[in-house]
Amino acid sequence: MDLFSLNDVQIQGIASYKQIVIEEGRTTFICGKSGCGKSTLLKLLNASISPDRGEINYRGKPIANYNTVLLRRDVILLSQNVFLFDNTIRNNFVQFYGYREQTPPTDEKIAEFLQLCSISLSLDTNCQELSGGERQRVFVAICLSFLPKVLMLDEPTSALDDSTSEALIFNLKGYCVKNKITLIAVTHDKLLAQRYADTIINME
Ligand SMILES: Nc1ncnc2c1ncn2[C@@H]1O[C@H](COP(=O)(O)OP(=O)(O)OP(=O)(O)O)[C@@H](O)[C@H]1O
Repeated sequence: MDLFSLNDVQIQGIASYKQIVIEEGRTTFICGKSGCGKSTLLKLLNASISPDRGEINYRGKPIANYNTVLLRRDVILLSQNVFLFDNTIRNNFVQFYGYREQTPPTDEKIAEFLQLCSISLSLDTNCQELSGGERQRVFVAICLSFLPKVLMLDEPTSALDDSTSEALIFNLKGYCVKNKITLIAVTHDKLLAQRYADTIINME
């Protein structure tokens, strides 16, 4: 089933997309040179921005018809600059769950999500002390724990060395397949895309 479809979409002076289809339950990687509109495409898919022209459908209905707060719970976008509170890893989980009025996972569960994202730090570590790549992966762990329908990652491996990149994408893909999460990732790493994508959208 088509999860997203775009037809003749244009954002004045920024980017245009003739026809793009993203299928449900698959891993789609978006590649293309700098400035071609990859990050903008992700923002369109969770309605962070709206097009000036054209049609974007989510599950066969215009995305503009969805309640954006609910849509963004289904379709999580992780941009390159993630936001974490100046607090411990555990308390970041607690705060994000608090916003959703949900009970946070147990320490054991949090540790599992961190492990999945190649983070082997104590839950008491303050997020201010983390590197850029670690912060991004802690945020991925929080987002994954919410079990979204769609997880969109903007250059998830740009701050990581090759083996950590490989481990992260391997684990993420496995988790998403198992939990029927549609994974969409923007990357400049063509090898990683070839290895893990079910579909590659090349915007060159
Ligand atoms: N808010 C904005 N206002 C004006 N122009 C913008 C805005 N956001 C992005 N652009 C421009 O739109 C184009 C597409 O940007 P986008 O960030 O989607 O590209 P990208 O393919 O993700 O690039 P990169 O690979 O460098 O991250 C670029 O030319 C960028 O300079």
